[in-house]
Amino acid sequence: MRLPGRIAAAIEILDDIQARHRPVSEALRDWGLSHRFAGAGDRAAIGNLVYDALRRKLSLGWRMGVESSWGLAVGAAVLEWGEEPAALNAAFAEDRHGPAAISEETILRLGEDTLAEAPDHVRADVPEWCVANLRDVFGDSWVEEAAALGGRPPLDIRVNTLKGGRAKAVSQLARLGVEPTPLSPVGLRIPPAEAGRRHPNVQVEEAFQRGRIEIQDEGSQLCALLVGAEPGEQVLDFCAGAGGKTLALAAAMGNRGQIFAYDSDRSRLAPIYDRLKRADVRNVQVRSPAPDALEDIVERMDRVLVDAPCSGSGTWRRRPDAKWKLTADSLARRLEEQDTVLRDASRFVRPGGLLAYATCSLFAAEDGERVEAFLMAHPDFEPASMAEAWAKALPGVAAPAFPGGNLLLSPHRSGTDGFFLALLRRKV
Ligand SMILES: C[S@@+](CC[C@H](N)C(=O)[O-])C[C@H]1O[C@@H](n2cnc3c(N)ncnc32)[C@H](O)[C@@H]1O
Repeated sequence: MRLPGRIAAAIEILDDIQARHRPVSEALRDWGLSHRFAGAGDRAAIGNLVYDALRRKLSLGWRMGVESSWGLAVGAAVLEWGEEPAALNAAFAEDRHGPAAISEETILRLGEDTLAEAPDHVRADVPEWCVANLRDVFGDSWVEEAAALGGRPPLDIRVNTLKGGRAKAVSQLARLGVEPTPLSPVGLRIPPAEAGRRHPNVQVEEAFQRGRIEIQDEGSQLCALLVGAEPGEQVLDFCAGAGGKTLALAAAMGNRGQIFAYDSDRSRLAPIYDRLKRADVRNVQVRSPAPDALEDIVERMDRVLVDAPCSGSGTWRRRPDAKWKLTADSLARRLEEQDTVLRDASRFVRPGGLLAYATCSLFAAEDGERVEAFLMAHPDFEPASMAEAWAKALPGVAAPAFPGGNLLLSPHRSGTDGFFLALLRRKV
């Protein structure tokens, strides 16, 4: 397929997503199944157009002056990929699968800086109702922060130090263009792919198959390191999910001590077994959900990590459809769940032990406000120093500012996904 056909396919898929409220990955997969002639390069380019269009849905629509799927896909080709409108029109005219031409009026509009006149939420590419949530956290820089959530993400990798160091992994993966991440001492990064290119499929690499590396955003790696788990300690990962942070904790503990990996959702926990095996992790007990699943460890844990269910607003670069699906009602439900998990998980912390609360959201309501509400209701807990935790876990790495004493990472600030982490100590 040539570019006009790829853009036409992206328009069809964006229409499908819009009409049937479908997840992007499902719409792309179904399109692939019904267009088997399309090769890997076609699928990569079409997928990128669809994701780029969704990441910057409002600003592309504004700059094109048309909010239709045509406007978004053609807008992504021109404004994100750098295609010339006149050259695109010539290619569209020669291709019977090509989309409708770009009008003279739109071409003139594209030559002007119309975005400067757009409302803030359009420049930021976020739903209007989310504005207060972002402004509360970032003040005057909220538009820049939100706009950075509309960029393409890098592919980040965590080196499993149970199976070797970062230098070895760099040499094994050199042909993929990996570079060390700036903050995490165990991170590697493949920069964002350009235009129609995709990241390499890291999961087919021998290093991945043999458990020497995991795919994990640098922000997530930092959160796991800042929990500060040490060899020999007793640690509960209360919202373990598929085990991304469990694996990182196990590596930080050198496979010594004990991690309990729990999640209230059995199906989310399911992949953890294979991942533990592949990574050669031997200090994790998986506890499936059951009424008394954790009763034997009440008040016994040195550290409890609550990687809470959240809106995922910090990961909008990777899941742009989630940005447009989020509603005020679903956010309100998340806040209730966050209060519940924090309260329930806190029972397991021993006196003097640490409770770490993490989200991949940038909304104050899900982050600092939940911590404040918890501290109000639990006077036996107090904030623990993030600056000290950083200095210990990441010696030699310049510490960022810690707003309200907590860690706040974002694509704009740290080049990572958005993450929040608060550390609380149970008083003795
Ligand atoms: C952000 S995800 C965890 C991701 C995981 N820690 C990782 O690093 O891959 C949040 C998890 O919290 C779990 N969860 C939600 N409510 C819970 C509850 N009341 N108790 C325990 N886990 C809960 C969800 O099933 C989900 O897997």
